[in-house]
Amino acid sequence: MAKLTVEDLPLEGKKVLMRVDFNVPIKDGVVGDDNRIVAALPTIKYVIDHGGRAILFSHLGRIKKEEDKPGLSLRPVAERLSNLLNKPVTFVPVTEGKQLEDAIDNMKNGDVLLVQNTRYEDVKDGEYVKRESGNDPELGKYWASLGDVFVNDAFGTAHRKHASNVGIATNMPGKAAAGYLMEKEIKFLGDAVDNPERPFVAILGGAKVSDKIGVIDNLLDKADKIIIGGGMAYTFYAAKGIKVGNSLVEKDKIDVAKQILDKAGDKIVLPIDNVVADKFNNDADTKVVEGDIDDGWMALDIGPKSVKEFEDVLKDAKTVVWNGPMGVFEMPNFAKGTLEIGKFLGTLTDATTIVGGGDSTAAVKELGVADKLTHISTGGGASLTYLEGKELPGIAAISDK
Ligand SMILES: Nc1ncnc2c1ncn2[C@@H]1O[C@H](COP(=O)(O)OP(=O)(O)O)[C@@H](O)[C@H]1O
Ligand SMILES: O=C(OP(=O)(O)O)[C@H](O)COP(=O)(O)O
Ligand SMILES: [Mg+2]
Repeated sequence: MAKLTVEDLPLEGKKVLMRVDFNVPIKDGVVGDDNRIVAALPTIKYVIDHGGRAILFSHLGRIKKEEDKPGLSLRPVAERLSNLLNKPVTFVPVTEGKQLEDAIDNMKNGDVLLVQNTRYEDVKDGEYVKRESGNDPELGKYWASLGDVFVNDAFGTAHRKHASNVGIATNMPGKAAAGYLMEKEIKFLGDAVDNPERPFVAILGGAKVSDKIGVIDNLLDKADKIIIGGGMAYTFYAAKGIKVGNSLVEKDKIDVAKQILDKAGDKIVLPIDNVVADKFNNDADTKVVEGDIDDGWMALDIGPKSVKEFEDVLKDAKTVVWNGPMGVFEMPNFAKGTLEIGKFLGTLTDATTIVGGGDSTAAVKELGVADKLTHISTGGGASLTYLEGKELPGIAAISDK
């Protein structure tokens, strides 16, 4: 790797700022799938075993208003991390100021501290100021001033140019290194997708439509087929003039979807049928419909014919990259499409099968199909951006060797 790694840094007695991606599912104040926390352990352990004082930064969810904050505190993550490390983790419920600075001053070699959700900085006094997400230069400088060196192990966030990854790194020239997870992810994705064995099929789903629809344009040049399911599909339905009812649609991306469809020819595969519900709830009334979705109904999973259609495209694939669940898998009644596609990928023993993303990974683990796949990546948007052949700002900002 042409970048500094954690093994290149002095650690003994140092205040080691670490960016990790602990953006994990939280329900009723408890961490659900902890894959992203587990994946960061090797680097955290290396730092503390070498006498470093680990000061961890992560975001959790998205904060646009003051009321978003309480449900997106990192406190439950600190508890899970403490259990996994089998040692105390000091949680600091603020992102700046004396309380944080004192807690850092009180650390001893080998201690671990977790700073509150970095996106608390996105809202100040009730205003959406995006200090973290807008990479406010003062914020990156301030956080950098709290430590001696910086280790970035947040692959899942590497496609973002935020204060807690790029901001800190650029304020610590020569002292910003990659962690083991970052190294591992780049190596694996590079080997698998820089010269993919073909046919190469991408599967896109999930809910971050406006974020991820743009990558499809570039993927058209790389992939042989692109399957679109989950919440991503219905903006494409709208673009084709198919009725979407109350399904997830990003209205201002319908034109983008149209352009993609015009360029794609038969490369893009959309669901034939869907499981529709009369409300966003596991106990909703449901039915399977082909094509048009009536008002009052929303598509929350792909239907059985879509599963067959997708399997038919996937059966000869030699490389598959999947980001984004095929439905709202968190609700058991809408998990089947994701489960079936996951199970089918598990049968493709001649193919390299990669699943990326916080939620997709949680889905394949929860549904019990993860161990049949070649690689589980902690990054969804990050692995897609890598796949597009674009530079990841979080990685670019790490010091060169
Ligand atoms: N049809 C749908 N309607 C609404 N949300 C959906 C639908 N299909 C999937 N989702 C949601 O997408 C979310 C995951 O999207 P995203 O964050 O883009 O994936 P990942 O974390 O794997 O990168 C899940 O919470 C899931 O419930
Ligand atoms: O969960 C994440 O990405 P993913 O949902 O694409 O896997 C990352 O933590 C980035 O989060 P963001 O998309 O809110 O910047
Ligand atoms: Mg996600």
